[in-house]
Amino acid sequence: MPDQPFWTRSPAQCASALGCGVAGLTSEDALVRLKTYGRNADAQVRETGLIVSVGRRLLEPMCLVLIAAAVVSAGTGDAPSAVIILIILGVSVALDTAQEGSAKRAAEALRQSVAVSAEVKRDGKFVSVDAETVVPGDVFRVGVGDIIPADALVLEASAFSADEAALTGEPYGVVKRPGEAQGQTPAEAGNALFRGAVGLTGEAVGLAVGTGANTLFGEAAKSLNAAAEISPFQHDLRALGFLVARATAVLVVGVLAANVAFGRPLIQSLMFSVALAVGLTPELLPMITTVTLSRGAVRMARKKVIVKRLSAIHDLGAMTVLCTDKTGTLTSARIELAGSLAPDGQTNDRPAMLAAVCARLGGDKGSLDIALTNARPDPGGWTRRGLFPFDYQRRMGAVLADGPEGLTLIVKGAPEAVMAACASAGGAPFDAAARKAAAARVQDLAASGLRAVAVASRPWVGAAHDPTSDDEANLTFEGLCTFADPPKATAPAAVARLAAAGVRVVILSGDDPVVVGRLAKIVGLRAQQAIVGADLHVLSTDALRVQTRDTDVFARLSPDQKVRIVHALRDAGEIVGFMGDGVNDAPGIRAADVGLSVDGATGVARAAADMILMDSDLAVVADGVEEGRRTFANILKYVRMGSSSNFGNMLSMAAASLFLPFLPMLATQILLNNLLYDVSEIGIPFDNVRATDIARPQRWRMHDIVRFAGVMGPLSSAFDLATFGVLFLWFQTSPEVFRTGWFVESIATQTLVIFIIRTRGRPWRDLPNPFLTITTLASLALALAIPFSPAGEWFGFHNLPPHLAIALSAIVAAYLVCAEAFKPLAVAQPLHEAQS
Ligand SMILES: Nc1ncnc2c1ncn2[C@@H]1O[C@H](COP(=O)(O)OP(=O)(O)OP(=O)(O)O)[C@@H](O)[C@H]1O
Ligand SMILES: [Mg+2]
Repeated sequence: MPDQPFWTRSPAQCASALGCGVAGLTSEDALVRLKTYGRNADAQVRETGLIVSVGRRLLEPMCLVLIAAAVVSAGTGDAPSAVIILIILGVSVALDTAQEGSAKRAAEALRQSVAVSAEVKRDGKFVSVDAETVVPGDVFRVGVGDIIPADALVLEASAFSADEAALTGEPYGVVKRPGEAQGQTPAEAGNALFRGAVGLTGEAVGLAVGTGANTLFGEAAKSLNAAAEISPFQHDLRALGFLVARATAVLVVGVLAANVAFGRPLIQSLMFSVALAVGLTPELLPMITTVTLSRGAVRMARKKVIVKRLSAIHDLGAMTVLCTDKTGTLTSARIELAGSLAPDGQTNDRPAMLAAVCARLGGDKGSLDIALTNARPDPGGWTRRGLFPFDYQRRMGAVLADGPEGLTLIVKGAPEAVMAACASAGGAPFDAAARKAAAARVQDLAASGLRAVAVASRPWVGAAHDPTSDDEANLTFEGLCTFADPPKATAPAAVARLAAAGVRVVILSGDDPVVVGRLAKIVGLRAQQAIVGADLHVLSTDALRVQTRDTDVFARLSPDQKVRIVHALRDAGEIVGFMGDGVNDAPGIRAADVGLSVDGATGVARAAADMILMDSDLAVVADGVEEGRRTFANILKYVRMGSSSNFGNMLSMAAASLFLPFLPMLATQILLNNLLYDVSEIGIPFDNVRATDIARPQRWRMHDIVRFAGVMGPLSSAFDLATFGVLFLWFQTSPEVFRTGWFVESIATQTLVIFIIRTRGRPWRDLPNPFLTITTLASLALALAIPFSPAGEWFGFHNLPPHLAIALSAIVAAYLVCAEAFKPLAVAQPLHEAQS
């Protein structure tokens, strides 16, 4: 950074320091600069080649354990073990890299399609590029709702103002225009744009001087640009990993100590313990989750939902409350001017005319403004001399206009806000009675479904300057503009569908409570009770939490109040989604568990969102919810598999090693068992999910997993003990036959139980995807074949006599029957069933 802030210099000076002009870069130059300055992002991503990504995997703790085990085996002359361990290592790394690679690439391509873009001048034309490729020297253009991509000097501006609240704390919009600034603080830099601020009104062209981390608010901008990195779901997955790791460590050390205490050979005991550890590690969990989520993202894209943050898929499936703003989701985004009323209620064009002038000169591009400027084409003759941009705190905007009536301050905004600043109307004082009448008119209009915007004005005395809050007083009330904003025909059905799926819809709107209440009623929400923004400060956090339980309608909210309600709902234990399209929705989108925005939304809202709906329709959300639950259901299958049979088997193996005069299975055999088990599970991400399994919100709960493991793990161990009894006590087999028998029983129970675990219903009524059937049966067949093949001897197996084979088949069958019988105990009842 130079010693003087960049805004104290002229664009020409900055450009020459950057070695460019102020007319934009060529594409080649931009490419060179991208290499020099790096990407315009907070963290530089390094392109990783195949070797690097494989190398990184090999350094993961799981792989290090395997490598160490292979070295120990080779060192002790146990070549078969070393080879198997290396095969497991190779297969798991290859699976990870290949599967994750292709699935991730597909999901990444989708994410890129909705990446934040910026409009930059390249080769003389403005083109839209990925905002991360903006470089110092670029000339870019920003409009309403766009995130400013880089620190820049303003070259041109037309009624441009920016919301820098997240960066500087300044609550009102700041007007930006070309020129000089002497001040040293960003607040005095009226000629500078800061990366991460958001366009509020108008349009500006800027010369980028700093990008990426080399910007004034690099850190603050980060939180604006990126949706939450780690979700509760990811956090829980990690927690599960640590839980398993700790349990494994305790088990392994215990088993090793016990075996050594019994005087068994150290190396063999060590290998046995290591193999147990490998058997217990859910090494495929990262692969299964990524592949399942990525496949989910691809499927959701077909239903017009583009996923930006993969783990948000789970959050969408878990969502219990969906907050939405009104316009564009419940109503069509195209609003039309319906009328223009003088203060006495008579139709009169003046309010619409003034409002249209105000919208045009003020650079406002909201749906109401577009309706105004469409309905009242530019009459000409008005120029702007000052601007106090619209913002959602004041709920109004003002321009100082020079026109046929001389210098005039024109204000438009929410009726309560504007009327509070008025002193006269129609040549008479705007007294209490007149106010009451005007407010009653607004209510009547709202009751018939019309939104109203109030217009006021006053002649300006003295020199022109940008108005401030102080100037927005003593106004003359000019009247109301009314707008029709009819509900979407599809909205009631979509709300009902979401409700049936266990998702409550709540409206968080900045609009009038009567308008919002009426709409809520039409789409089928509980509209008897509405909370307005003004009521919010008197509600304590606890009181608000209680209120949110029974209230579906919130109106006249400012953006930070939307956030407060999201927090209240989350505190009450809800998983909250937020869907919105405006600058005013971005904070709420960010605060929610899962942020949704639509394709046509403003840049900030899109940037804050976890998912983008290509169709602005609630029905699409309902589709997405189903996909999310389906995806989650498959991840859960994997976790349940690991926490039941696999867990139980390793546990009983550890226990058996303490009571048997020999090792219950050789390390190689355990590793082989684990490898085949892993292969059997590759089909899980592709599995079918029954509609009834996804009818309610699906949520990751650690105690559900523990409960499942608590029932199914011991059940599995019980049948292992039966095997133990049959082989050792009853038939008194040799160690080789014992191990072969146990290997067969163990792999058969572990793999076949997927058919039971994968569904809440009866296995034969809910058939698996053929691919899962194939991977499961193929690995089982391989496991059964190995002991009888020449390779069997190599692994230390022995032929199983027929009577043992029959006994073991009976044990496996009995286990599967019991697993099916105990399944309802292991699966917690979903919330709604438990409550009713
Ligand atoms: N450009 C504008 N000019 C004047 N007033 C405006 C403008 N935009 C919004 N308002 C006022 O501010 C209020 C809140 O804005 P808006 O309706 O956009 O909020 P919202 O929360 O996005 O609502 P919705 O649920 O309808 O999307 C509006 O009802 C209107 O009174
Ligand atoms: Mg809105």
